[in-house]
Amino acid sequence: MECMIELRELTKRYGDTTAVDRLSFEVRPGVVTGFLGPNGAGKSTTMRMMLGLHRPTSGEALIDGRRYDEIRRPLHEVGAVLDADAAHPGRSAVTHLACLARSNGIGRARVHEVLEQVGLSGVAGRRVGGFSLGMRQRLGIAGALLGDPAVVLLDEPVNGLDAAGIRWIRSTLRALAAEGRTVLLSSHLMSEMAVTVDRVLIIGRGRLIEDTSVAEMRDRFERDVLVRTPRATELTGLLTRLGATVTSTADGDLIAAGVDAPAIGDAAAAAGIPIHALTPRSATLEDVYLQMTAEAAEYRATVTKEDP
Ligand SMILES: Nc1ncnc2c1ncn2[C@@H]1O[C@H](COP(=O)(O)OP(=O)(O)OP(=O)(O)O)[C@@H](O)[C@H]1O
Repeated sequence: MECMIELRELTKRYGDTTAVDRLSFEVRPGVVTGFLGPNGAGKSTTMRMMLGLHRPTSGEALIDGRRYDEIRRPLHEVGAVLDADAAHPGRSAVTHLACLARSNGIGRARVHEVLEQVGLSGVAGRRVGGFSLGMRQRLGIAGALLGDPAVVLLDEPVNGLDAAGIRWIRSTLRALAAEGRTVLLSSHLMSEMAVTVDRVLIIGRGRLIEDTSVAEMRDRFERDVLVRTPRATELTGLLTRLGATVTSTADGDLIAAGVDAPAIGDAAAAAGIPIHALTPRSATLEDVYLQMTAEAAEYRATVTKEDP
C-alpha cells in the first residue's frame, strides 16, 4: 500500500512565467503533508502535473516511481480532489459516484461504502446542486476514495469550510494517513494547516522554501522567553554574560532572547535568584510563514503593480 510521491526538478513555464521552478521534494506515506504557498506560488500547477493534467516543461513527478500516465489503474493508486464542484449539480450523490465507479471498473457496493465513510449516506439520493460546500467537499473525497488509493491529493480542501467542516477534514485525513496512505493537501493558509498537517512543504514563486515538520517549525522560530523575578537587575547581568539580549517590559518583566528557558532557569538556580515565571514565547506559525513567503508575496505585488 505504501506509496511515495517524488518530484525531481519539476518545472513548468507558461511563456515568460515560471509557475514551477525546479521543484524537488518527497511526500512520504503515513503522515499528512501540507503544500503551502501564497496565491500564485504554483501549488495547483504542481498538483496538476502530479496528476498528468499538465505536462512539465522539464523534470518529473513520480508516484511510486512512475509518472501518472504510466499508472495502469490510476483511481486505485491516486485519489484527487482538485475542485469541490466537479460533480454535475443535477445528479444525486449516489449517481455521481456510481458513474465514476462504473467507468473505473469499481463495483456499486464500494459507492455505498465511501458514502458511509464520508457521512453522506443519509443524503445519497439528493441532488448535488442543493449540497453545501462542506457536503460537496465530502462528496469529492468520497470520489477520491472510491478506488481505495494509496495516495490522496487535495487542492485547497479547507478553503471556505466552517469549523466543523475543517475538523471533519482534519480527522478524515489523519485517519487516511494512519492507514499508511500518502496524503498531500494544498492551502495558502498556515493557520488552517497548522492544526491539520504533520509536515509542511512551503513554496514561493514556484520554488521550495521549506520542507519541515510543523513541530520543527514551531521550535525553530521560538522567539524569546519572558522572565519574572524579584531580582531583575541581577538576572539581567547574569543573562547578558551568557550571551542573551535582555530587555524589560513596563511591568518589570524581562524578555530574554538568545538563550532558552532551561538555560535561564539553570543559571538563575545556580546563582540563587528566585524565578516567579518563565515563559517561552514563540512566534505564531502564521508569523513565521508570512515571513518566509514575504519575498514571494512582494514579488507578486510588484508584478501586479506593473501590470497595465
Ligand atoms: N494556464 C496558465 N497560463 C499562464 N499562466 C498560468 C497558467 N496557470 C497558472 N499560471 C501562472 O502560474 C503561477 C502559478 O499558478 P498556480 O495556480 O499554480 O498557483 P497556486 O499556488 O495554486 O495559487 P492559488 O493559491 O491562487 O490557487 C501564477 O503566476 C499563475 O498566474
